[in-house]
Amino acid sequence: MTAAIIDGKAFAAGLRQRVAQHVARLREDHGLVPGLAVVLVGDDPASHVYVRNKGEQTKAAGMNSFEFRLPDDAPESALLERVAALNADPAVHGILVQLPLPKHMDAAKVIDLIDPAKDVDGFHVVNAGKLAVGADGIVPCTPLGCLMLIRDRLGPRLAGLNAVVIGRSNIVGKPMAQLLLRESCTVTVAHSKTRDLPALARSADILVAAVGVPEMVKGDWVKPGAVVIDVGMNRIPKADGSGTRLVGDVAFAEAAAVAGHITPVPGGVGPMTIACLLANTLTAACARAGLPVPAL
Ligand SMILES: Nc1nc2c(c(=O)[nH]1)N[C@@H](CN(C=O)c1ccc(C(=O)N[C@@H](CCC(=O)O)C(=O)O)cc1)CN2
Ligand SMILES: [Mg+2]
Repeated sequence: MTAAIIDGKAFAAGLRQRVAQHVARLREDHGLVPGLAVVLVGDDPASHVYVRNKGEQTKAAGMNSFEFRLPDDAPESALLERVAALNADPAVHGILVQLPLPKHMDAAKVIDLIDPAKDVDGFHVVNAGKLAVGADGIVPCTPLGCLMLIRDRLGPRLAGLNAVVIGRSNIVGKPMAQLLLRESCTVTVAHSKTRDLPALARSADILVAAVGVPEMVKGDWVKPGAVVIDVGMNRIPKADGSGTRLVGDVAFAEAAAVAGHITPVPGGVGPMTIACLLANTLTAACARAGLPVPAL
């Protein structure tokens, strides 16, 4: 079997277009322009690229983009003050603090200060709690994007399927598990202490890898026909020593020989993260204006 490749880049482009259509209607009908504020601390080169892409894609969708940069050695209080100011700014519907933060800053403390209604990353405990109890809240972008890709392949009815999520981070693994549980999948969250991970992974109709270990999931970990979602984004040295290349948490060629559907890296889950951020910003703006939240 050779898996069908899930083209996240194309799916994300379609989602961004749908967001842009809703944004144009909001502006015409209600004079409302959603605004997204992104705060970047420090010099991490990858973060700079992601933040630049977020700004460009926000503007391309017809929304207002506000960008704030703080130096690597800025005190934590400077970031907290910036977040407090954005909470109070009516032009800002979504706030995102780019992660990772420098070591002297406490990400949990910063996220805790973000108004949950503006927390377009969905990382605040209020939004995590809402997801856990099945209430409407803001869902983290990467797992939301993964669910959209899974539904695109399997249809809306995922009930009864076995899902294994490898990785238990607050940003991907846990919310991904909650989302799949909400779809009535039978969900197992695997982690570094899990026994016989290959056998567990082989039981999955839906296998999500989000561990940050390059090419850990081998072909013989995959159930024939499964949907494999690779959230990993690992830079490893090229064989010829001429720089680095990006690989996921899944050994792609091996897994693709067994799976039914598989996301590549790059071009799979990654582009969905920013597209879902735009969708969450639109959702936050509609919710604050008391307007119906569009189905995307
Ligand atoms: N506050 C947040 N910080 C971080 C998040 C997040 O969702 N919120 N996620 C990641 C970084 N990230 C967005 O911020 C992100 C990562 C990757 C991509 C992407 O499109 N990747 C491409 C490949 C890019 C490359 O070549 O390096 C792909 O997979 O095709 C978008 C956004 C951590 N921080
Ligand atoms: Mg990808």
